[in-house]
Amino acid sequence: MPRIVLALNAGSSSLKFSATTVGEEGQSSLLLKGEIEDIGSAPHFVLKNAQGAILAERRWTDSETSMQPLLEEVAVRVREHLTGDELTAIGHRVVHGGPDHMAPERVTPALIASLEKLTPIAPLHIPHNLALIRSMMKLCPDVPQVACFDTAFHRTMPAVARRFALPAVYEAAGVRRYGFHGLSYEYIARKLESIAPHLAKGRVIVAHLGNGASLCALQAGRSLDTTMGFSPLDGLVMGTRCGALDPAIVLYLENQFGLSVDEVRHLLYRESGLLALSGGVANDMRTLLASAEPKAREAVEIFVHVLARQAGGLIASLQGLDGFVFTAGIGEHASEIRAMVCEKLAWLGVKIDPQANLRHADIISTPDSEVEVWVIPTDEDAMIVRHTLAVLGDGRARAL
Ligand SMILES: Nc1ncnc2c1ncn2[C@@H]1O[C@H](COP(=O)(O)OP(=O)(O)O)[C@@H](O)[C@H]1O
Ligand SMILES: CC(=O)OP(=O)(O)O
Ligand SMILES: [Mg+2]
Repeated sequence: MPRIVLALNAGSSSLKFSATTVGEEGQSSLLLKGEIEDIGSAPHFVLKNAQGAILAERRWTDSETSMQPLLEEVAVRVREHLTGDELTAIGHRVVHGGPDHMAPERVTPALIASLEKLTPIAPLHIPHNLALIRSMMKLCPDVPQVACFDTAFHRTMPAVARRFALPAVYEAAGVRRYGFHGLSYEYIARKLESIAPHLAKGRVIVAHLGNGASLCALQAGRSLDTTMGFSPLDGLVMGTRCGALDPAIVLYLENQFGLSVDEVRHLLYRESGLLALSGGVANDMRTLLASAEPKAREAVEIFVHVLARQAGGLIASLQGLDGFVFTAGIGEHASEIRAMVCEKLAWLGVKIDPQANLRHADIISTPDSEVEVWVIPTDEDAMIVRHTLAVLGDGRARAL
């Protein structure tokens, strides 16, 4: 019997989902995909078939933005359009597994309780993840659910990359670098094996540039180092997150500005990043690139500067660089950002073909570039389906 797996990817401001059927031989095909954008402001739901035709759409007014009705809409519409077939499993991207969950796991009440404790370090994600898991338990109580952690892929990082320079007691309590966007990096690492086997064996930086953004140093397909740390707040400048910050600033904000812990958290996760740098123009890169406002341009330049500086650190970790991969919303679509980043990496011998870059070609570097530069669309859902079937003991996961 074919298996139908619903993959749910709760990001910081959106919920993306897809339903995939997996046949006896492991052959998979997409049935449905969709998204709810702008959760928390003016949610917009859209459901499409595999060809991209819209099957259902709905907008909510600001007053109706709690998660429950949004999720019910997803569950009802997905079931309606599966035309007689039943869901056999639900897989979630769960942003943080903490020290105790370093591999995908079946959802149980104990797992939910353990994830709840991680809310303060991933406040933009964990509440969405838990709301989704609980709603799906109510709406589809007989369908098993699997949590696929964004942090799991980085379990191969060596201790030197993992450890913060803090007393050992905190390390023992789980205060260490975890790294995120792991399902995306895992997908890219696997994809490189088929499309660029020479790079799959080499030293590659993958730039996952979406609303949240990070870089991962891959050595022979494994995570060696990454820019996000204990939480998805660290590293690059993001939509509303500050990225790497001198920790003394946090103390200063509390002491000199009298901000409480909750106020500092709100400031750093929701009011910083591109939104703050652009003077409130937008947290969204597309809007910033289209804006004539000087502060919007400044925000873009700082985003690129910080990215190039942190890429330098990862190049040192890797002891050189063979390939650079752009992925996620900004990485896949913003040719201007790719050109700016590559210009900053010209010292390495990176050269790109402007025309190939403009048309978002797979390889955008020139044949004489010292580093191959690729644009590879990510597919976190494919990894969610694979892990979900594997956790449920379904052998066809191996073929995915
Ligand atoms: N054509 C485009 N040009 C520039 N930026 C784009 C384009 N398309 C999407 N983006 C940017 O991608 C980001 C969202 O990326 P995405 O990977 O979908 O995020 P997430 O999964 O974290 O919600 C936004 O900043 C958006 O503006
Ligand atoms: C980890 C993270 O930042 O995720 P997202 O890009 O979905 O916000
Ligand atoms: Mg994302």
